[in-house]
Amino acid sequence: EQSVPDFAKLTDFVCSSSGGQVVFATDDFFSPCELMISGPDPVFFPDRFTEFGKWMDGWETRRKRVPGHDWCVLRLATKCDIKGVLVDTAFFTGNFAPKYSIQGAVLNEQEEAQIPKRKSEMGSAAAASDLKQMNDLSRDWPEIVPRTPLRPGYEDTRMNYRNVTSGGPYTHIRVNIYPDGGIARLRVFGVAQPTPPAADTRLDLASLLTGTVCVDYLNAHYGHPRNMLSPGRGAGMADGWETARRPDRPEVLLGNSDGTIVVSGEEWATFRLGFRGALEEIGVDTNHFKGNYPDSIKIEGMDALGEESWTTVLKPKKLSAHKEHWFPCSSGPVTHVRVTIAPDGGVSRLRLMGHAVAQ
Ligand SMILES: NC(=O)NC(NC(N)=O)C(=O)[O-]
Repeated sequence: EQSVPDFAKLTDFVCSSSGGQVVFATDDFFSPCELMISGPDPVFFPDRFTEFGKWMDGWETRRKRVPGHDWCVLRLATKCDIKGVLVDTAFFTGNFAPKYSIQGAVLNEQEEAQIPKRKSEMGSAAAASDLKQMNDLSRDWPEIVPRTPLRPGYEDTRMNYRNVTSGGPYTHIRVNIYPDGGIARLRVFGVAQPTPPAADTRLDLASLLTGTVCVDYLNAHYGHPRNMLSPGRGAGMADGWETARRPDRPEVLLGNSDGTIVVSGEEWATFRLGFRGALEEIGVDTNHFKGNYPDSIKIEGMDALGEESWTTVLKPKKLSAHKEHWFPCSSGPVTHVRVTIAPDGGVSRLRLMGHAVAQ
């Protein structure tokens, strides 16, 4: 089995939970291309069939009986440098795509507008013209992964990692499979290259789209803290930061006179912001965390260009189950943020609304 490379810790910009999208696919016969960029790890149900064939958790085209090969065009969540990819063929054992390659592109608004807005329906005249249009547009995009063999989706061979050295920045990719077959998941790991915002623009400084990344954490047993940086609301409990229950928690919880608990223990995660900024309002969403929301949260900030010490941005605030909370705050410029929850639990999304501050 291949060991997990360092680039796999970077943000996955093709994932639909990051905002990645399928623009076009030559064929979706057995299973839609959208599943290839879905967040959760792939699963297999031996007895599940559809009217088209075996239900598979990934993108799977039909066995080709016409000339050519299958390919798709994907829009990345934001313009980014691509550092590496993972092609996971999980459970595609007799039907995995034998080889793949990837091309990259930067499309401006005009070029983006030329992209057919729906996926092709094989056989129709409109689909044939979409296919030709897409092929003309994307055929000569620079290759970032050359034609590369894939291994079948058994436990010890499914994870096909590949380093990318000339990876952009790009806004779109074209994934070619030779000649046909299935891929369970594609992950495109990279570093955001967002356009710097104007000084008066209010933006979410915690968003992965503005280049924010999780740099460290104490516990991520059920969900990684980076999930809190995704756009929109969380799809479910798996799409958030969730720690394990603290094993050292007291056997009997002690209560305050107002009925709240005496908290002991905490968990933390630190983030490097894509833009240095001043924070004005903090959003903490415990969406889906009902029996496992944290008792409270506090947030500290640090300016790597200034004092380089943690200062309080948000004093400890009580949280509730399955709820979007908004807290006003006022901070000086910060480049890093530390989120501490007590004693443990899950947070779906973090929003740090504010303004970028020039270096
Ligand atoms: N058993 C299969 O998976 N067969 C076929 N694929 C699906 N999804 O049915 C195939 O051979 O390409």
